[in-house]
Amino acid sequence: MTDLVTFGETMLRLSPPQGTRLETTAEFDVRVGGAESNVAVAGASLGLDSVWLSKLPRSPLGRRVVSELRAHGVRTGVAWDDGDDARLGTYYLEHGGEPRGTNVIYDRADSAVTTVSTEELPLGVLDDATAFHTTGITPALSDAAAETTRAVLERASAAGATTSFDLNYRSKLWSHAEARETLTALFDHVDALFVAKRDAEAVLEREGEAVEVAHGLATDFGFETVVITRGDRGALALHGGEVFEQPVYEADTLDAIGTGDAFVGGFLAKRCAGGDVDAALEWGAATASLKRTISGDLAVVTPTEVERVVAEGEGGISR
Ligand SMILES: O=C(O)C(=O)C[C@H](O)[C@H](O)COP(=O)(O)O
Repeated sequence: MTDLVTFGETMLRLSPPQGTRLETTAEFDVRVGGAESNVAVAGASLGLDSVWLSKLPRSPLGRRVVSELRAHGVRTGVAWDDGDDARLGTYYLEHGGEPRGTNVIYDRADSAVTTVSTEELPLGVLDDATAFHTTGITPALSDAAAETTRAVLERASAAGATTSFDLNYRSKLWSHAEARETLTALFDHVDALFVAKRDAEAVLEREGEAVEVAHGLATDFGFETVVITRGDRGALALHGGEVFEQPVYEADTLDAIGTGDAFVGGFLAKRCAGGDVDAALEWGAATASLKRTISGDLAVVTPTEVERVVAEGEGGISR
């Protein structure tokens, strides 16, 4: 039995040392990151049998992605692109404190995953999977990636997996209107939606308090679970007609990239292990806070650390 399957693009992340600008840096810290593999790594770190599906160039760069994910216990189901010009998506990340802010520059156009099709992915793994997860980044990459996302969600759902989807709007990939049209068309095959409050407003045009937004989305799209994240105001989940609130656990932030994916990975790890939604929210929040203390996109954490944060965490528990 496979616990969790995810599908999406993973990139190399290149960042100058803290305090150094992209324009002047002589060196880059090299990491591997992508929303869906970040979730798979968090899940694997927390005990799940996780599989990540994607397409990569058959090159040292593609192999680097696979070896890193495998090192974190994720099984990989990869379609290899043999083309001479096959590309691995990359992104440049310049960490900056206030008032400069953190900046991301993507170099991912025409990457291998933009030509992905269902025929080349090992989708048999979905037949005995408990959960399937993908995000709104993948369909933004190309028409082929959008169509494959739809087909994989449909197949996962038909196979009986619980499907989850993180809206993850990325303004550097597409407009609010394009995202709304493409993503809402996928919602028929989604059981659990994760969405940041700001994306619910800007992309899904939902105004109001998180609880109203969650009820509206569940009613309109038939989600079993809706989780709304609100940054330092914590998360709210609607499931089975009940509302659960979860504050954040405080953290010293070293690297905030990957916090949202760590939240989802922690949540799914608890749900796949049979936990209730309120316990899953605690695990999500604790995994997210631990991620903030770790460099890179990946939440390399242990169940014991997560349990300790839940037991002792500053944020407390609100039920
Ligand atoms: O930008 C993309 O397309 C990526 O996939 C790179 C990052 O790994 C995720 O964006 C992290 O997402 P958060 O967990 O919301 O910080």
